[in-house]
Amino acid sequence: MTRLFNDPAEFADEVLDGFVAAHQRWVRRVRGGVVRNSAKTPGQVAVLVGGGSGHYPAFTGLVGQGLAHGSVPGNIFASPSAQQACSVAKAAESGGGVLLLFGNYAGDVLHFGHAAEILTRQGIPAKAFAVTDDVSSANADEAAKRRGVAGGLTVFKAAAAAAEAGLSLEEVYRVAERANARTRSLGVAFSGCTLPGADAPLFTVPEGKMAVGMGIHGEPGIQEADVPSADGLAELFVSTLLTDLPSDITDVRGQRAAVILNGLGTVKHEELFVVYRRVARLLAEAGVEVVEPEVGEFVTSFDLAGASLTLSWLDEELERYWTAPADAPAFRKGSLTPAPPAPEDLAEGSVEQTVREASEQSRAAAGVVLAALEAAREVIDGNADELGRIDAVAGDGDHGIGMQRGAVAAVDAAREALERGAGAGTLLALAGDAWADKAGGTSGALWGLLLHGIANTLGDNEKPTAETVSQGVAAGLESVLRVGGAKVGDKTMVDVLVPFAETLAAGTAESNRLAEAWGRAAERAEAAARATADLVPRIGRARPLADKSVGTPDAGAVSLALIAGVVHGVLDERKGV
Ligand SMILES: Nc1ncnc2c1ncn2[C@@H]1O[C@H](COP(=O)(O)OP(=O)(O)O)[C@@H](O)[C@H]1O
Ligand SMILES: O=C(COP(=O)(O)O)[C@@H](O)CO
Repeated sequence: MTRLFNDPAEFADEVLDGFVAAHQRWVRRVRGGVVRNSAKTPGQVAVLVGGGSGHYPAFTGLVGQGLAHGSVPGNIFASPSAQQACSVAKAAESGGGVLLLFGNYAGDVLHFGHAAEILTRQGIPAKAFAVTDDVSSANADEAAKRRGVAGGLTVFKAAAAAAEAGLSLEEVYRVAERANARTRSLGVAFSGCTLPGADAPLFTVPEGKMAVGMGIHGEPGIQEADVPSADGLAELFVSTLLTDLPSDITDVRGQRAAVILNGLGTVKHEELFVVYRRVARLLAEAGVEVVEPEVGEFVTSFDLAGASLTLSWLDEELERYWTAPADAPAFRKGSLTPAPPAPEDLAEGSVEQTVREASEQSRAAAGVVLAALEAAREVIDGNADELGRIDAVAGDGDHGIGMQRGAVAAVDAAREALERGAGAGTLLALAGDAWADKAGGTSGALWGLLLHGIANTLGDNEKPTAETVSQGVAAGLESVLRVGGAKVGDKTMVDVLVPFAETLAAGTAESNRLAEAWGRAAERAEAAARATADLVPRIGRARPLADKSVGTPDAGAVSLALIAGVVHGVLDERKGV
């Protein structure tokens, strides 16, 4: 149970406020996250780490000399946005480019990947890399599909030390890749975690049982077993990790490894030490030389009772980086000369949004678009709890909160744009940016793309017609398919967006009456959303919980259909505009 909170929706921001207040020697707050509070080294690659909040000390606790240059935290269990990552990157970078490091989760991959593209386009070379150390989340022959858990620390540490040593962006990326290729983790859970404000755990583990391989958001494990003794757990951890080796290691005897025994929430240090006692003996018996092991909390999940073991196989270069000094709030090693404090002002990403000149007709249409966004916000508000409940069946339960944050931000941005004389295209583009920025997560990125697709097609000159709106939806759909990679039948919002776009296109081809065509498309969307209940998820976080999810519709599909429905109401009312 997470007992101490104020407004659950503000929890992640308030965590950051308190964290920064307590750690000013190391970090300072910038828009979107935190950066080191020490002077920069010109030309050094800036290594940024990030992901959802709720996993302290990942990720903000790892910012400091010898470790990350900055961190980009999202909402609880939801990736941060590309805008956040760009802003933190601009504050942290010092001319050597930026490497963005995060765990392999859909929202993180979308947002950090997009951020790297934006930064590079803006003249700051940037690369994104997803850590994939969790052996239980996919087989070795599909290692790229594995999730990132506590092994992220050894990857972040190696890359950051390489940056500190003055290596180029390409070389730091290579080091991150190599560290990741040689890092493996296995986790277990004895009980689930309860998010701030929730009255029930996000997931449960039967009493007396242990979920082997369960992920840090309750992603299912590979099997359920009786809770073992401390020695029994050590034996399970070590035997599993010694049989899942990097391709260039055939015999572990004589190999050197960094070892992390991680507590996921409520397992205490004392219990961890008892487990580690046996881990150390087993590794010694196997002939593995352990290098500077860590036992403690490095990636957590609120009150999740569980632990994980990470082995990161070292070569000469990786060992040098693993043992290099570091000084971050939650990770200190060796001693280093403190860098002078940072100057008062740090460049951050500009928040200035340009409003292009627009025709009168487009400005009038912008008013309708704002009304549609307001209706979307209202319907999401009214259904946020239910969307969260649906998402928790097979996902991480944050869909309602994410959509709420996105829709509120979109309406605020749209209102401001309208006051500044924006046309329909610009208003929708700014709303899309705000949505993606404040919602984060997978759906935040996809809704940003969808609104941008429509915005680009509408532009700021012509009066939107049934045909251009339909073409805009098709363009948005195309972006969602290209970037998200989902297909019809995968049990995502795509299962609604495709029939919606098809019906809209057919209706607008028949006549130029947008409200009528939209109405038919919205009805089809509603039916398609309901039909996702029968589907087995084939992509994203819900995939591993396939069976559990059958009988419940997809949360992203339902929210899209709800919005399509209320937008029809607005279009019907404002037919003449
Ligand atoms: N690759 C994808 N393409 C399209 N939609 C997706 C994809 N992955 C997930 N989704 C949609 O996103 C919804 C979850 O959104 P959100 O709660 O923001 O995700 P998360 O917390 O997993 O980042 C899902 O219900 C699904 O409709
Ligand atoms: O939860 C995380 C992000 O989840 P997404 O599904 O990518 O939004 C991850 O950053 C770890 O918390």
